[in-house]
Amino acid sequence: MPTLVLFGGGGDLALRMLLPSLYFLEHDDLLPEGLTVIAAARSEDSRDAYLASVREWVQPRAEADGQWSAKAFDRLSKRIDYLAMDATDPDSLTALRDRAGTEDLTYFLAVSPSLYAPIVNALKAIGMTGAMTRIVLEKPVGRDLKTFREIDQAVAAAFTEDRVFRIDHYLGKETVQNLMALRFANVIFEPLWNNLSIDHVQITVGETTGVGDRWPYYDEYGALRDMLQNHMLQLLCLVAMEPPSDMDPDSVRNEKVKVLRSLRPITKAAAKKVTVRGQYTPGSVENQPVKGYEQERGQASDTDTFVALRADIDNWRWAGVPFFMRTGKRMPDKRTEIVIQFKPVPHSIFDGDGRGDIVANRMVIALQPDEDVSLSVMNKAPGLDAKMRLQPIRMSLSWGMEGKSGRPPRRRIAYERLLLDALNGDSTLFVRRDEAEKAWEWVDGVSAAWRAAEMKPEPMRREPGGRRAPSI
Ligand SMILES: NC(=O)C1=CN([C@@H]2O[C@H](COP(=O)(O)OP(=O)(O)OC[C@H]3O[C@@H](n4cnc5c(N)ncnc54)[C@H](OP(=O)(O)O)[C@@H]3O)[C@@H](O)[C@H]2O)C=CC1
Ligand SMILES: O=C1O[C@H](COP(=O)(O)O)[C@@H](O)[C@H](O)[C@H]1O
Repeated sequence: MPTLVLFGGGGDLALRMLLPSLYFLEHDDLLPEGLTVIAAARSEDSRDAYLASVREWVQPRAEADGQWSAKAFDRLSKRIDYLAMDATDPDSLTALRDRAGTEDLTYFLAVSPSLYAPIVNALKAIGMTGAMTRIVLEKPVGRDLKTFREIDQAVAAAFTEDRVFRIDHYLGKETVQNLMALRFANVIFEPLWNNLSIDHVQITVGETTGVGDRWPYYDEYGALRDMLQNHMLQLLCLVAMEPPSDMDPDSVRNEKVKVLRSLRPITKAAAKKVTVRGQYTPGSVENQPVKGYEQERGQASDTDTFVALRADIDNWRWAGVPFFMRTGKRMPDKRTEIVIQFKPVPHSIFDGDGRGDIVANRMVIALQPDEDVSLSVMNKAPGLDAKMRLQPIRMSLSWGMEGKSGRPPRRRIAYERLLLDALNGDSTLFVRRDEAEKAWEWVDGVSAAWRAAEMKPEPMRREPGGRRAPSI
């Protein structure tokens, strides 16, 4: 019978994301038959105490979605066990081996990346990494290429690559997968999807929250390593990749890695021109004062909480098309979107009296706060004017996303899809070793360029009328 072992089962990621995801899958009868979940952490909790804290996290979230069912929670509870252990210590891990055996095991490492290698080594030492086991690694794997390789070496000594699932939860988001459907299941976009028709691409992930208690982790990473190395480069790959020959995991990942290989390195000479680093300062959110990053951190810090840069993909399809990427904490709006800005028409037949202004087409793939894909096109404004008047209209391409009730289906947590895929051994939506390496290599280059150009994060202040965001 399959077993999912959640190392770090009592942590923030597990309680906030993974257990609610398992609950929703249970609610919808989607969990594999006979699945057992073993949560492992150091705290000496009893199973009952652990289940009580799981319920505290799951119930409000399920109620908010109108999906709470005590029966479904009861079914999930029956699958769950809790084991207190130091997972880096082989002796402590033997209790897990006694409980779960050595086969049909999926390990999910929801712990600090510094524990990945020690836990893998301990599992290997007690014979728990055989051919019937898999491992799921949360991002970030490492802090740079060197530390990625150190962790990877330990992982590769215990698990073959087909049994390693590197999570990037953005790949589990419905709209991100829809991007592939849009590009490759329609004939109308692909002929335009290149530097002849596209002016530029913008990828934005703006968060209103600050770093808060996560600063011990964040201070080592910053926005560049926390968001851009993984989520944003994955989005860039899905926008820019060539059509894969099929949906086989390696076909898709081969195409993504080609994009990463084509990214132009950012040099010291280019750094000030094509990148911006920022850090939020004290301000207010909804009229409540909030701390700046340094006040949360308790001392001065050179960590970027905002990064914007222009990436260039040096290949035939994208030569000359800038990909503008920006992400930040404590931004005025929570907004995650990809904008495909098309070029203007080559010649306007409507000009003459200023009423025929043509706005270039734009596709907006919105991920948050709402999921939507829309295309702006020009059409004629209705009326009998002597001269034709034009107006831009926004066409939603998400009409088919409504469920049978006519309302959009519940927005699933990205981890629901990814947990199911990992349990079923489907790695299409996970990051392969060479992808992660190439992403780290490029991001290490950005970081080295910043150091060489002595670029520190600019303080970012919210001023009347909005944030003074540094621009490229
Ligand atoms: N939180 C988030 O939103 C996100 C987190 N991540 C990544 O997920 C991972 C986990 O993050 P997060 O949940 O925030 O971390 P937390 O610090 O909240 O939780 C860590 C968990 O690991 C357990 N743990 C620590 N040491 C050991 C050990 N030696 N043996 C067994 N268990 C141990 C802790 O148990 P105990 O408390 O009992 O010591 C705790 O349950 C990290 O890699 C992080 O980067 C990625 C994306 C988002
Ligand atoms: O991985 C991470 O992602 C979250 C943002 O995720 P989203 O799904 O809410 O967009 C980010 O807040 C966090 O810093 C980062 O580690």
